[in-house]
Parts: sequence; structure tokens; C-alpha cells
Amino acid sequence: MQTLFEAGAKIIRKLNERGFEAFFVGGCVRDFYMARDIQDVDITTDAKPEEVESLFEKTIDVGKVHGTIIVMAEGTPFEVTTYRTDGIYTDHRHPDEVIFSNRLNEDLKRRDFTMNAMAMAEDYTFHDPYEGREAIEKCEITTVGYASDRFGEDALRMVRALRFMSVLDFGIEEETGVAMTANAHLMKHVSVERIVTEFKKMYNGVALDQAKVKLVRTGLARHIPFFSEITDDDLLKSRVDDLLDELIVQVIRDPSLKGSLHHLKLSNKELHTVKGCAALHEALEKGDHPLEVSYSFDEDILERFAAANDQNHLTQQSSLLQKAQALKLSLPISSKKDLEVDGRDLMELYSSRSGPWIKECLNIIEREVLFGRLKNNHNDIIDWVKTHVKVESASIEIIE
Ligand SMILES: Nc1ccn([C@@H]2O[C@H](COP(=O)(O)OP(=O)(O)OP(=O)(O)O)[C@@H](O)[C@H]2O)c(=O)n1
Repeated sequence: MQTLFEAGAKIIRKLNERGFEAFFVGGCVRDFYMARDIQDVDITTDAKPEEVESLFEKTIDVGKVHGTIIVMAEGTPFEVTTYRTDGIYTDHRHPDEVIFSNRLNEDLKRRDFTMNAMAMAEDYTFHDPYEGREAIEKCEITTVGYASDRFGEDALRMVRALRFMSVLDFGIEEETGVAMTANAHLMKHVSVERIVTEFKKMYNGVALDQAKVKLVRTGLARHIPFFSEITDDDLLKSRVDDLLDELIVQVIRDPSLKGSLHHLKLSNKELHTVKGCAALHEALEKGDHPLEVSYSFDEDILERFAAANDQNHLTQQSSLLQKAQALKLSLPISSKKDLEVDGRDLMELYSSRSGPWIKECLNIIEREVLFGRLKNNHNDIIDWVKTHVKVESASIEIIE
């Protein structure tokens, strides 16, 4: 924590030397006050992006049009953003003291919550014109000024309020909460990627249950893709501590929700996890053989499902699931790629005859090996094929 601020202080001092104002701002100041771990440090300044770029050796333009430049210092990225304000700079700096200007106040005034609208000088002096520290002491999430104005500027802030509620275990101040209900419909203007980013943080928070109650009571859930299709009761009933687990539980409860998963624009890996758990549930309910369940599903899917099942009783087939997990270590092969023969070996056996029979034959060999009826050894498999497989024109026949 110290080192991040120390490295950031060097950036601030350099900007100050050139006559610019610069302060730590936002979440890092809030977390510093709360003695929480600090992930990243943001700096606000009256220097323009081009001026920031010209002052530092290594910069990355991540959003110059919005005033943000990344400055790399000691291998760490610092977001340096030009004041968001239309005001006119009126203060005059005294050489011996830190002056917090009106323009800084204007910048802070445009931020979401009072606890996020604090600035801190490089000597750790706080500038807190909207009483963010008081809100923190009260464990309260309060917007800067009129809540409806702040939510009108960016509706995502309503979901951020839920995120902070869950992560910090804070309550939402009454008027802020009322404005969330009144402005819930504005969620339709927010990109789902931004919502999902906040939801992931919210689901990892310590007070998720109370955030979920608020998500339902404010009506925000009704305006969020996928969540709008879950009943309030089902959303509140699930016991999870991760967004993907919520999706897994809900998709298993109502398989028709699978069709809406893509609205959340998850990564392929995340989609694979949720859909894999749903498919595993189906296999368990069908009562598939434990060997097949073990072979067909990745270990992380089996583990993830087992954890969600422990909390939510998704299946009656827990013993089948346990057997499948236990078998994972002793499977003779973990995929078709592990077979000691491939399509080319089979083709050579039958005068280079290609066709769909090869795939069919490999599928049969795979099952024989999986169930231990055939050793995964090149010669054994070739002998078995020679004696058990008759290749017809387009398909194959197995001779017992
Ligand atoms: N919709 C938003 C998003 C951000 N902010 C401001 O930008 C700061 C940085 O935002 P971000 O990094 O997204 O969140 P943090 O508050 O820093 O929280 P954390 O670092 O824990 O994600 C916030 O503190 C807040 O002052 C805002 O006013 N409105």
C-alpha cells in the first residue's frame, strides 16, 4: 500500500514542479482511509493529457478524449486524469501549502458517492468537501448532491452502489435508495459489460445477501439482462459467492435461461463453465455411468458443480457425482487424443479408405478403452480392430 502511494507521489511531485495541481483521488483515497488493501491508485490533475504525456517517459493513451493517460512508474500503471470540470481556475498557490482549488472541488462534485469524492495530497492531507469520511464512519453510501442527477449522468452508479454495499458492508442512504428505485429504468442505457464487471465485484463481497435484497427491492434486477428473467424469490433463495455460481444455479433451476446467457457477453471460458455445469446436471439426472460422467466433464466443472450443489442441492445424484470425481484420477485416457491410434492408422488398415467410418470406429475404440475392455496400446487396438471391425461401404459393423 505504501509503495503504491510512494510511486504515485513521485508522479504528483513531478506535476507540481511544473506548476500543475495533482492529487490522489477516488477509490484509493477511500480505501486508504478505511485501511483497506489498495489495488490501484488514480491521480487527478489540471494538466492536460498532452502535458501529462510530454512530462513522463512511459505513458499509454487509454482515453485521451476523456482526459485519461496511463503513466507507468516503477512498472506500475497510474491513471492520470485531467479534472472533469468546465469551471475557471481561481486559486493561487502559496509556495508552502497545499491549496485545493475550486476546479478540484468541481471535479469531485461530478463523482458518484461522497466516499469516492475525496482527494489526498502527496503528503497524505485529505480534501473532503462532501464529507466522505463522515459517510464512511456511518457506513453509508450517499451520492454527491442530488442522487437522481448523479444516476442520470451514469446509471451504472446504481449498480456500483450495490457493489459497495456488498464489498464494504455499507447501507444505502435513504434518498439515494429512493432515487435508485425511481431511476432503475435508466439501466437500459448501460452496456452489459460494465454491469457484469460491477456484478462480479458485488458477488465477491461480504454482504452479498443484503445487496441482492436491494437489487430486487429497487427493481434494478428487472432492468438487467438475464436477471430480469429470474423471479425475485429464486434470486434471493440461491446461496452463492460468485457471479458464475449464480448463473449456474439459475440455469439449472430453469434450463430455458440458457438461451439468455449470451446477453451477458461473458468470455468463452465463463460460458463453457456455466453451460458445462448445466450439461453435467442433465447427465447426473439421466443417471449416466460414473465413468462416462467423469470422462465427459473437466475436473473444474465437476468441482464447481459439487461446490454449488453443496450450497444449493441442485441434484439428488450426489453419490454419482462423487464417484465421477473420484474416478477422474484413474481414467485410462482423458480424451480421444490420448488413444494410441489415430485416423491415419485405421485408414492404413483398410487400403487408405477414408470416410465417416473412421470417426465412428475411433468412438467405439474410445469407449472400449474407457470401460477397460481394451488396453490403450497401439498393437492391441490394431489387433482388436482387425478382428472386431468389418468396414462396409459407408459404415462399420462390429463383430462380437
Ligand atoms: N460511474 C462512475 C465510476 C467511477 N466514478 C469515480 O471514479 C473513481 C474510480 O472509479 P473505479 O476505479 O471504477 O472505482 P473505485 O471507486 O476506484 O473502486 P475500486 O478501485 O474498488 O474498483 C470512483 O472512485 C469515483 O470517484 C464515478 O464517479 N462514477
